[in-house]
Amino acid sequence: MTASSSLRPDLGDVAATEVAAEQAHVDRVYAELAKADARAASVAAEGLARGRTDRTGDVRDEEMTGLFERDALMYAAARRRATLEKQYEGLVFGRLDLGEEHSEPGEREVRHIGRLGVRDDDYEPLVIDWRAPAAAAFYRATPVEPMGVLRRRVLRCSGSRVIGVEDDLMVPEAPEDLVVVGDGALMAALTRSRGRQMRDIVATIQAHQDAAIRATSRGVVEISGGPGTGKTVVALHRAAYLLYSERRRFESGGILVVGPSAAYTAYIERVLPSLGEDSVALRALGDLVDGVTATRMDHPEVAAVKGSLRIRRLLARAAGRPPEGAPTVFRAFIAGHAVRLDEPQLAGLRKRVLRGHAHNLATDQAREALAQAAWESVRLGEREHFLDAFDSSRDVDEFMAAWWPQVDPREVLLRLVDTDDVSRLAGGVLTHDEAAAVAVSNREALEEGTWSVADVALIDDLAARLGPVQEAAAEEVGFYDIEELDDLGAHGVQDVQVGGMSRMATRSNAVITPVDARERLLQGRIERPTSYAHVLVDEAQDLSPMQWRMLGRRGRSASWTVVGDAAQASWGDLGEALEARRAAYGSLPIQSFHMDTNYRNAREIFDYARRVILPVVPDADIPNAVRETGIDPREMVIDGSVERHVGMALEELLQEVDGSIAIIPPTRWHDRLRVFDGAGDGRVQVIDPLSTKGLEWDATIVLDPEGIAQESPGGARVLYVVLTRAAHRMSVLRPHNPTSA
Ligand SMILES: Nc1ncnc2c1ncn2[C@@H]1O[C@H](COP(=O)(O)OP(=O)(O)OP(=O)(O)O)[C@@H](O)[C@H]1O
Repeated sequence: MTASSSLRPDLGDVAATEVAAEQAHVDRVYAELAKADARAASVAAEGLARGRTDRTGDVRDEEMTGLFERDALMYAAARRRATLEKQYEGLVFGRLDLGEEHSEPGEREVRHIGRLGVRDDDYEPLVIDWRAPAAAAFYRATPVEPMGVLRRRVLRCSGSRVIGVEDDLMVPEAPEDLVVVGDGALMAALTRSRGRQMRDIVATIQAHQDAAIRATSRGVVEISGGPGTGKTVVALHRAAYLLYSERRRFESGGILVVGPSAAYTAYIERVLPSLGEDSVALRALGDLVDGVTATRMDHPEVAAVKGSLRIRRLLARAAGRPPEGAPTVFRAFIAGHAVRLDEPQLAGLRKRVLRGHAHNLATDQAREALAQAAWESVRLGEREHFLDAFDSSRDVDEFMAAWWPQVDPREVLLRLVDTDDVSRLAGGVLTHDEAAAVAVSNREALEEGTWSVADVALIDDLAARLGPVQEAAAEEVGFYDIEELDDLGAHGVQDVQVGGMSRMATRSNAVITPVDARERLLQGRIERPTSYAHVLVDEAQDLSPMQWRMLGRRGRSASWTVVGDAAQASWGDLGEALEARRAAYGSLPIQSFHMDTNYRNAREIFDYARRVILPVVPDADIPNAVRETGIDPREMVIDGSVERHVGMALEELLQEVDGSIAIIPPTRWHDRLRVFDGAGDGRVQVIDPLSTKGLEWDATIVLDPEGIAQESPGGARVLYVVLTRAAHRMSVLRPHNPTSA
């Protein structure tokens, strides 16, 4: 129940009095934090030692420890407050007035709720952390189930200044002395303009959202719902909640938040710090493997091949074959005997060793297997003597360096540049066209020097098969610093042409030239996957099976929060992805939450989007948009210069909204419209359709919707994503003749 200002003619004064009262409390909170700041600084300066030895002074050892602990907490709070104050909205944002059953007769308990907990000198709470159980009623109380709450108040603050209050009454009649002001905090929050980054919703979390935020920290929590239903923001608040409720477990074990793109991570990166938490790893899917950064998107058909589990057969075989340039015959003179092992024998040895070991961890086993085979081929003289000689043979050392070098998973992938080779290795699990797609894509990577986002999961799979590159051995076979070799020929290095690229080969091992593109691809070191205590995945509907496997390696002992909406998927085979997702969870129990209110789009905008998706995905999860503007999206057929029409539409929107605006054209027009990027003092962004996932703006210009649907295999689903990004205004421009525009 929301109080309406029209009920109270004297509201101006009443509101002012209420604001002043809240300001007095907020001032106390800030004063307490300032005191804590100073106290903690002086305790730190004096040190604990004084507290232990000073028996004549005013502080006893145990008191000092207690004081120190308390002040350490307060100091941390004060430091967080300083950051919060600088960058974010108020530290104190809520108040609960509870009925008499919560306190002494004739008194009423008041609880202030904030981004962190603050106590006064007597340890009485001045502000309760929003995540504490005592704050739960702030989010859960409803007029139907008031949980003892009479009035819930949201304080609107600018830094430490209270600028307004919004009250909701939880009981039919307010007690005489309990005034009720404002128009409701939620609508105020939804109506305001959006910046370039997502904001926290800590003051206006709704009861059904709170249930997902505070759900058990064990097992899997899946959150589904249509566009704009707060899935992302709820999941981020959940991460902050988990850190609060089990700080030791989640801070030391780590929380990983994974989103679709770098644009997405940039968009959400302020939410957790604004809640006082900055110990969470935010990663885009292209950044999940340490040592590799990928932002390039493959053509969706290629991404589908790379994302499907079928590709694992290819990767298994690629990882198991001899490294590039490995010798095919072993010849050496050992203990007076000429030893020779031919190709099939070596292949047999390799196969045997790899059956039980990862390549990079099996150098010793490979050497042992070679020694055994060498002895078997000779069987003359004393075995021990032969094996000793084998061990100290330089020929053997040289052979091993070439036959069993440490292998970087990226190099294995980059060898897959020839369609026939890929096809043969894949052994029938890929069609000829699919094999060609993989080969072409790798050739492109070598030309451009960039990995695609889908490649990252393949590198991770190969890294898991090969095992981590061992440092010392890696150095031995590392890349030459070409500058230091003035005579390459003298070192047995020669220039060869492979697949149109300049590369270097040594006698024993192919060594890569410092051709920029290839070097860039191999820069950095692939690290072992970090393991996390919690993995939070947003836009989960878009993860390929291979990407789920990649996440699974990072969440083997994790609990999960997984967020998505199938109707927004750009991935074709959801069945296989779902299986891979379940495999990543292991045997953990799953708890599901469904969000059904769209808080982002004005109803008029969402209605437009709904009309696009329902014919294509009749069972799309359609939420209820709660806010109306009375203004329909503007639709125009345009003729002539696209730039001019986009410019005109932009002019209008710049007048109409205060915040951010996106221009979303089909990818092929992106470059032509780049001139608008950063216009309107940085308010305008030109962005391609797939990169809009998870983001939102005050207004959008959607150019050529049919073109957007046609260019992606997700088709109408991707267009649906694009059409649900605007909060307040949307202009849709349709070129009269798209091909000639
Ligand atoms: N309780 C709330 N109070 C204020 N704003 C809210 C609330 N819940 C959601 N919002 C706002 O609604 C918008 C949409 O939220 P969010 O991006 O999390 O939705 P989503 O379900 O992840 O959307 P999509 O699937 O379309 O990416 C954001 O601006 C968010 O801050």
